Amino acid sequence: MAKPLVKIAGLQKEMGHFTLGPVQFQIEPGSIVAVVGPNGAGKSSLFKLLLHLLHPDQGEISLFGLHYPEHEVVIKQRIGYVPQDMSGCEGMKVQDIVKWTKRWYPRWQAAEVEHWLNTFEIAPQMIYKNLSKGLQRKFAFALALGVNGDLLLLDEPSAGVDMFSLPAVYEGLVRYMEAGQRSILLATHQPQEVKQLADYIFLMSRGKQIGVYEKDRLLTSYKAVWISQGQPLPAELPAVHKVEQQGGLCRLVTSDVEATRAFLDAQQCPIIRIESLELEEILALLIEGGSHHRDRMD
Ligand SMILES: Nc1ncnc2c1ncn2[C@@H]1O[C@H](COP(=O)(O)OP(=O)(O)OP(=O)(O)O)[C@@H](O)[C@H]1O
Repeated sequence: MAKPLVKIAGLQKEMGHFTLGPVQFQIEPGSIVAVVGPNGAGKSSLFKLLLHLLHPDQGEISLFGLHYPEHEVVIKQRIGYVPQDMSGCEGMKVQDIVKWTKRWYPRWQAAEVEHWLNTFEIAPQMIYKNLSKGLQRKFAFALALGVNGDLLLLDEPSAGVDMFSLPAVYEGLVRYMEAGQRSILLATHQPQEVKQLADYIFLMSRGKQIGVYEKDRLLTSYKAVWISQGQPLPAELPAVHKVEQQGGLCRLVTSDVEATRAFLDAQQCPIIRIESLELEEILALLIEGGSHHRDRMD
């Protein structure tokens, strides 16, 4: 089995009234992990811990088998990062930020950055603070790909990016992964992004890790099962997390469609239809239910 690119064990950080963790997970090479959770869940803080911009109170972080602080430079040389904001370079020209950034990264790919600046129509002589919010995001994305590293940490990379440019951004990420043995950790509020890109979902809420889930497994095991409303139902329905009455029918939301189907068959309760669920509904259920649901990978 390949060594994990990222390994986090027992990670905790207190920040005023907010406590992050404990967090425990690992990322194998070749996977895209979406970090998902409500506002204030701790996604950006987790990224800052991974970049040693925040320091943990407890626990361990290893990246590429290396540790902070002793390997800080070599670790960071292998990470492309899109932060929520690039403070500190407001008055600088795009071309000067590129020149300044590339000095830190031995595997820098100038052609890649040029490609993205052209694609996004970002002129090298523009002043950073005069770029629109969306263009600032696109510029950060171009720089992160220029690093040509083994890990991309993308903190809401598409926030403010227009819908016409998103296919190019996603294509860029897919191309990045084609080199193999690389991974992406992507904090996002966009369900479409999770659906299209993620292999795994790291779900968190209020600083707590809810779980790590294989996206496709969530989508195949969580279903809505419709039965007739007149049917008497037992108090405990296996794997069913929500029961709703709608227009003479009963909608059962299950995390294990096969178990629910077998149970209803045994009760001689006919199933009218089975429907897929939107990922948003599944993730909301997992957040409401805390950590007791099945299908966790952590
Ligand atoms: N330096 C800090 N000192 C104290 N509290 C902080 C600090 N940075 C962040 N926090 C708090 O930590 C919590 C998590 O914030 P964080 O930005 O990590 O969440 P997030 O999941 O990225 O949110 P969003 O989806 O809104 O971007 C928030 O309650 C925030 O106020």
